[in-house]
Amino acid sequence: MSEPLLDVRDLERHFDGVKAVDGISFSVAHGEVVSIIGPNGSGKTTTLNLVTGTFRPNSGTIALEGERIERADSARIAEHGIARTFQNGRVFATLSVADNIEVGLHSTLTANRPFRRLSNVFLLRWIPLLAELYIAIVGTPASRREQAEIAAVVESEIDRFEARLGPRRDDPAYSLSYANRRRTEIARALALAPKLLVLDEPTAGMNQSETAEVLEQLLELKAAGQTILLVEHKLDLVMAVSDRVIVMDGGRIIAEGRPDEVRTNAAVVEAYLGRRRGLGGVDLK
Ligand SMILES: Nc1ncnc2c1ncn2[C@@H]1O[C@H](COP(=O)(O)OP(=O)(O)OP(=O)(O)O)[C@@H](O)[C@H]1O
Repeated sequence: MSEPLLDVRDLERHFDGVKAVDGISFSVAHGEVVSIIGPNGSGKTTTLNLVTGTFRPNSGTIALEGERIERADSARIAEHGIARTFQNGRVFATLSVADNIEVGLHSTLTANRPFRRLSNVFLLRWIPLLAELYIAIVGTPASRREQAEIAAVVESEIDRFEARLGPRRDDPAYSLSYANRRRTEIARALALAPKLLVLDEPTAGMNQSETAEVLEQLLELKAAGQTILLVEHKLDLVMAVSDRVIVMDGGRIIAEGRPDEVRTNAAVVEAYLGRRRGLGGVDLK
């Protein structure tokens, strides 16, 4: 069997005695769409935060294409090829749509940010700062080329959401509808051409037609071979887009399988319906 893109083993994270993630293991294959579902507080977002380096695990391992990343910070993990969106949507309110998308790409700059590794060395931080200032004012052929490439990526991401983001490309994010802010955030993540796209409730706060639009976009990404790890409460969407569904409860994985297998799993029905919590009345059947 070929190596999975993402491999998580025995992952644990506690918060003041609360076992948010309690020894979970799972993997995501190249090109697979895997969703994590579960009642509120079951550890889904914490799992995403561990995979993307927002939190460090207490124990366990996370490997991306065989390389261990559980101790890496989020910037380094993004460089490794994992891009994410956040549960409550995070955009820079005063930046335009285009600039919000571009911001994510700055981590990939090389010609515009020479010596950037020195930024981490306290006494030598001034070297990359001066170099970047010089390039910003004077420019070099390589930096101009890189800037043009970045502009092209930004435009292609705006094109992806053409009808929605096209007319708003220069508007500040604070003036956007909630759904457009979420789209901007997804575009920013996709601009990085990530190996793994991590989406935390991309349709939260969206109405039915906006949710259907997101589903269409996810299906398009899936058809294009994008690997996705998704946390989502809307089960219709989860069932329609996922190759595999992981069900968490109390920090543990209680079921895992194809959507049709999970739907009828007794432990899952109990977690969602038996205790009458979690999914706002969404019926599993
Ligand atoms: N930073 C934190 N500090 C303290 N406790 C936390 C923190 N993050 C998560 N927890 C706790 O860990 C548990 C799991 O939370 P998590 O947000 O991962 O659940 P979830 O399944 O994503 O829930 P929801 O569906 O409501 O988003 C909860 O009890 C939560 O209160």
